[in-house]
Amino acid sequence: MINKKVTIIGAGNVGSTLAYTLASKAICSTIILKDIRENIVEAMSLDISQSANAAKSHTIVKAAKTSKDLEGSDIVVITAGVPRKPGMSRNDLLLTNAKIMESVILEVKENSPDAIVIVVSNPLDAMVYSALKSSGFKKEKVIGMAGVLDSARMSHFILDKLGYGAGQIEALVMGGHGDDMVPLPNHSTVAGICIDNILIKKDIDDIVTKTRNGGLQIVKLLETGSAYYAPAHATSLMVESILNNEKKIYPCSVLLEGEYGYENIVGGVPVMLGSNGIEKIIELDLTDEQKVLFEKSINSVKELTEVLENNFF
Ligand SMILES: NC(=O)c1ccc[n+]([C@@H]2O[C@H](COP(=O)([O-])OP(=O)(O)OC[C@H]3O[C@@H](n4cnc5c(N)ncnc54)[C@H](O)[C@@H]3O)[C@@H](O)[C@H]2O)c1
Ligand SMILES: O=C(O)C[C@H](O)C(=O)O
Repeated sequence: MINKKVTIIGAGNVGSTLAYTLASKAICSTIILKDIRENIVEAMSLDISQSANAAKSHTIVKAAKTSKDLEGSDIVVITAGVPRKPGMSRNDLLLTNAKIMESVILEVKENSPDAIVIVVSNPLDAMVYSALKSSGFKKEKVIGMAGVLDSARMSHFILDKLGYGAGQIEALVMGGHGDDMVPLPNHSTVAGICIDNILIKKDIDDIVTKTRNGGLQIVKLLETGSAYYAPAHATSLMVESILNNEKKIYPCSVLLEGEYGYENIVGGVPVMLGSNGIEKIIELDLTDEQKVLFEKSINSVKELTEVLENNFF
């Protein structure tokens, strides 16, 4: 995309992989990478720019020298924050990452107040809430990435179970990006065929459990941090839909104001992403059982946002 600028704050595993993905596919004209680790961000920017040149992509990649370099960003992706390690839950990152989020989002507000913000840092839904409250930005402009990742994981586990259907699987996960996220088998298909028709209940239950534990599985194996290839790719799809005004539907973490019966709470639901950010929130008919699971997941997010209210706002 010509004349489109994406700034990524936090040039760690997810941020740098996202920059590499966007630059390789020439999704925008400029990428600014910002991090408190100055040498690392300089090295990442050089390496990714050189990779873009190898790919004959027109995307220019630069390290931010000052906050002024954020000016004029169409999208700011926030990947700054600490990842969890084995033995930790995402929620254990709450206060550490909320402090980082507060300083970063105020920097965005001061230097690029018209940008659409995509939040990636964990615990995701609480960080979206924190970004919204600290910035005062409109809810349409602050969007959390998790549902696209969780749905991709569910697709992976469906494929793993079936052994066929690669590239034809669509899965859907809603709710908070926590241990009680809500995978929706009745909205998950292979070539349009609902998985209820081709898998037995025991196998579907297993897919649901593995999807919920998908992040943890990788944390345990990596030992040093968390997943980044799938998170970065998932984020790049959201960036693409916004910059190209594609109006694609993706499950994203957004502030609910009446939708699904919830007020002033953040949760993952299907939304339409276009040049205005969140252009529509889609309200699915959930089964009674799914409504209960969604409520449980939303209540877990609420516990975290109450802690934030008591400590920050
Ligand atoms: N939403 C999701 O689905 C999802 C998926 C993967 C990771 N995450 C989360 O994303 C975050 C980043 O993960 P990662 O694997 O890239 O971690 P990482 O440690 O590799 O990178 C984080 C980067 O943030 C930087 N940073 C810290 N404070 C900063 C600040 N004030 N300004 C600028 N940069 C700052 C660090 O220097 C580091 O380079 C974590 O919180 C992780 O839990 C979320
Ligand atoms: O699991 C994590 O801590 C990182 C991320 O939320 C993920 O799901 O991969």
